[in-house]
Amino acid sequence: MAHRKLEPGPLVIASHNPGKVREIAALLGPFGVEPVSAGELGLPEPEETEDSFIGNAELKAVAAAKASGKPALADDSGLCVDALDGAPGIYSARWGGEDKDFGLAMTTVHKKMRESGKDTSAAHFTCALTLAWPDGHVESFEGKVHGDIVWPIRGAHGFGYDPIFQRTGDLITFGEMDPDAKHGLSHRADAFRQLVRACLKP
Ligand SMILES: O=c1nc[nH]c2c1ncn2[C@H]1C[C@H](O)[C@@H](COP(=O)(O)OP(=O)(O)OP(=O)(O)O)O1
Ligand SMILES: [Mg+2]
Repeated sequence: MAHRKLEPGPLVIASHNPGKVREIAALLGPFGVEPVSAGELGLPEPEETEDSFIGNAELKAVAAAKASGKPALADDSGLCVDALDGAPGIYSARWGGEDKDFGLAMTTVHKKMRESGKDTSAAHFTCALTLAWPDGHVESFEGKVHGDIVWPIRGAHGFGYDPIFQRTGDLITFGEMDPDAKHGLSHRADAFRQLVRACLKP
């Protein structure tokens, strides 16, 4: 089926996470769209009631596109740890609690991995990106990056769980990586490449 192309012009970044908005704006840089964040437009943060990354990305993108009357791009992402049967997964943001405390969230991951008694450190990040138009049309893509959980935390770049995630074959965590390098090889970059191929190139 043919994908709908995004016309040049304003695009709402339907996220209230400044770390993500920064990464998505950087990824969109070369494509002649004008990113405006949901925060700048005063859009509400919808409750993430779906049970999948794509379900929640669609919910956030459609809400922003309908509220703003402009196309909107949402990202729903998270860390999936093998020893924890995929947790925190879609609950990755919620493990930070009310204060969005990722020091706490990373400690919780480490503690639960120890308690699991499983001897695997394997994990992956998943990123679902949905582009939605005000008429309700959506285009969705899912990207992944595989790696391991390391402890203790290392690095101060990025956001969220970056200081405990080391991509397979790398010697540094996402938290230690230059942001431009992370943009080239992350789960978000993987989903973004698919989106570009389908919806941004004529
Ligand atoms: O590259 C990443 N590096 C580190 N951590 C990451 C990454 N990507 C997602 N994550 C973790 C933290 C984030 O808070 C959660 C996503 O939760 P998620 O609901 O999709 O986003 P959010 O609530 O932070 O912002 P919003 O929903 O407004 O886009 O997973
Ligand atoms: Mg969220």
